[in-house]
Amino acid sequence: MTPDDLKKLAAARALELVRPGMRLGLGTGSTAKHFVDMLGARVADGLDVVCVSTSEVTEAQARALGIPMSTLEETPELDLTIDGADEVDGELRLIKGGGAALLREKIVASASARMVVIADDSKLVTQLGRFPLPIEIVPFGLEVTRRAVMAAIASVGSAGELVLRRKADGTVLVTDGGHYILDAHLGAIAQPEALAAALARIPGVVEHGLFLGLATAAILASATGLTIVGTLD
Ligand SMILES: O=C[C@H](O)[C@H](O)[C@H](O)COP(=O)(O)O
Repeated sequence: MTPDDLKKLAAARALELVRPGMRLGLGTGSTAKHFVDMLGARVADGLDVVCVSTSEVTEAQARALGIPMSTLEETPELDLTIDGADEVDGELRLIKGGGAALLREKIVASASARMVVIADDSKLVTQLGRFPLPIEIVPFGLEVTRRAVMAAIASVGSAGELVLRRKADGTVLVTDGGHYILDAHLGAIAQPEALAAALARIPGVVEHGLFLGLATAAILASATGLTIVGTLD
């Protein structure tokens, strides 16, 4: 089974959670893309749902599939969000933002009664931080913010390099919200809650990729089957 097959398995299990009339949050990334494809097929067969997307890419995909789309202004309370993750630990703490969508993903997740993560089981970790932590910042005052982020990281006993995210062509990546991303290569995050709190105090930080207390379950696919962390219903 390829990693892509595993992503599809997790997405298919998540699709079973969808009921007619639900208000759904649609995640971003290669795993969420499979879920949106599968949802599109169900909508084509007559399933009635309304969805809010977490990125321009997902919005375009969903619209092309004919999925009824809404906004958080029209639909500020969602029943269920299905999204991928870069890392998941046993307490359902996540790192997200590898696809630069962390800000909208966190807003949509916070508006959802349930957030279910779908991933292949390589994303399950005992300690967060091997995946570089994305930190979304405003472009103004970049150097001031960079130094403050370094100090915040040191204040919780972590250390590592901060890298301004660039696109393949070398230009600085700009998020859907018009911001930059600093990727913090920490190796391990011993105190996710303390780091999240320290980052949130920095004026130039818009959001960070630590999702704490948001996911209600994770569906993790491996060649031997599905592992469920948390509660699906
Ligand atoms: O910003 C992107 C998101 O947080 C993605 O959900 C995350 O990077 C996982 O993506 P993938 O399913 O492609 O591994």
